Amino acid sequence: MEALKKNPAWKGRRGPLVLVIMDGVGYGKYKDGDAVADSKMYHLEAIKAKSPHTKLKAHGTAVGLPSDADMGNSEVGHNAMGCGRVFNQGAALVSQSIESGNMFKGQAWIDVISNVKKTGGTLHFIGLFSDGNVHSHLDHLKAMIREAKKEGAAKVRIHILFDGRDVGETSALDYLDPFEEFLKTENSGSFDARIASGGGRMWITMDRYGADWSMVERGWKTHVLGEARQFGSAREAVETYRKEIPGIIDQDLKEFTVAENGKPIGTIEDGDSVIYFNFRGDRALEITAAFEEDKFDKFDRQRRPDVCYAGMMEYDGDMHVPKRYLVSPPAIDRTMGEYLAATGVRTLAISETQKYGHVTYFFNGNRTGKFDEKLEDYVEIKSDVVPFEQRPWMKCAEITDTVTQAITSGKYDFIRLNYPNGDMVGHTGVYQAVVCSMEGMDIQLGRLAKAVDAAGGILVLTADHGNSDDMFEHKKDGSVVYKDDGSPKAKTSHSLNPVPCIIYDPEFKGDYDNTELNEGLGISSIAATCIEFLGYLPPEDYDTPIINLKN
Ligand SMILES: O=C(O)[C@H](O)COP(=O)(O)O
Ligand SMILES: [Mn+2]
Ligand SMILES: [Mn+2]
Repeated sequence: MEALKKNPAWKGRRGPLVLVIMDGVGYGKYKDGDAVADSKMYHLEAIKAKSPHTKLKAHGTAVGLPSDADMGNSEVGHNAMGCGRVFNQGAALVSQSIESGNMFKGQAWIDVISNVKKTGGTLHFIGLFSDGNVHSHLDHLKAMIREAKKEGAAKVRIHILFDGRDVGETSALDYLDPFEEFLKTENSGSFDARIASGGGRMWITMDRYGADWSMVERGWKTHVLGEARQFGSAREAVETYRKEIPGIIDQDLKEFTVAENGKPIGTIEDGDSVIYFNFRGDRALEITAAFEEDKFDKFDRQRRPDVCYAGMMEYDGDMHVPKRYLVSPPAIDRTMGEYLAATGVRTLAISETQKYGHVTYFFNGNRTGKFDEKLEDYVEIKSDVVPFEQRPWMKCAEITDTVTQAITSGKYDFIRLNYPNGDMVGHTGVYQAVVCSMEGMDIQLGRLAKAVDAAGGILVLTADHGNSDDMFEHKKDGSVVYKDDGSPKAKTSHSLNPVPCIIYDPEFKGDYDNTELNEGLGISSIAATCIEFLGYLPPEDYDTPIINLKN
């Protein structure tokens, strides 16, 4: 990797460049439910009033998703910001691989199918049960079930993780009923496919970044060992839990197995095959480790079946996890982090556990490691393990403590951080908590601006996608959806809205046009913009910077 060339047009600044990713903070489309606009963000407003600012696209094709109906998400957003270009992402790549038939010609698929045909074992699917297209899509699951049947697999068991986070908060049955119908039409004398176990995605299996391994342990017990409360069907489980725990939303539904005569119908046994059908890696790596690792100390697996395991994609490009995968991930290369390390730029990346991998792993194109141990520091502040509506301020103050010290220390040229509040609290759907999270974060933005003033640096405020800017469900005509009790129906998923890009440069030297920024760009333009603010020429194929340097 070549070093970046110095940019003669840049006049330099005394202090570091600080890139702030306000996760899930966009510009709302509707007044009702825009918790960002509804919050008192005095510091953000004051910074904005003094600074050039624009809106950036953060959804759909602007971040490599199949269509502009797809909301943005953290993976594609951080990939785009960190890599400076837009790559076709997992959602699109898996669909293409299914359509072209390449998935079913690949060695991983051949392995899982031939394994169960040889052993007479069961083919299991585990994954997120929705069409959210953030971690998975039900169409992919259905295509694989059809193909497995065609190729002679006899028994299929499906382990479903209810969503309610990338789709409507209580939409589980909208997916479950049609899927059971689909299974009915596929099932025959020689083909037996059934839902065997499951639970809410924020309760079992889909933990990320080691935040709460007990979730994965519960998932393992449920899917593999069959140790969970027994029901006659998944629908019965959903209805029972909803009755027993009023107000529960899908992502939190408790674990269940489907059982007959007191026996779970789909435990995972020696000789079986398992496909984890999520294409996104952060919430796939832990359950994959439980299946794949010989030495494993995160919880007691009790029994580790000898299975042929495949992930939908390669989840970690450094560590090559999982060993077997159905579709190759986007070939993200020459990331900004790699260039900066080759150029000698001293970097700090920091967030709390829930978003730590976003500013490291996702930002670096889905690679866990550093590019240069000497030049880069990665800091994780431990997240609380509580429902975030109970602690909406999360760790934004602690992150800021470290960042303000880092700004003052003179140790870094580039600091990037992620404040998770707008996203993690946004996903809870609790409006008051979201407002609190925004106001808590705003206090920290004020502290950052002060530190940047003193150090003579530059602060760039942006986001990876919207979420807290769109907290109510709306009908097609724009009116709010209300529940039976008269309160607005909460929207827990991300939004399609654009995100801010605010450039706070207190020691502006006239080296770029600060009256007019380039308009109509997407968040992939953040990379070239940061490279220019660090005094270098961006690689030619990076997307256009947001500023125009004067020559
Ligand atoms: O994994 C999650 O929490 C959601 O599916 C998406 O949120 P993120 O893309 O902001 O992480
Ligand atoms: Mn995000
Ligand atoms: Mn999110």
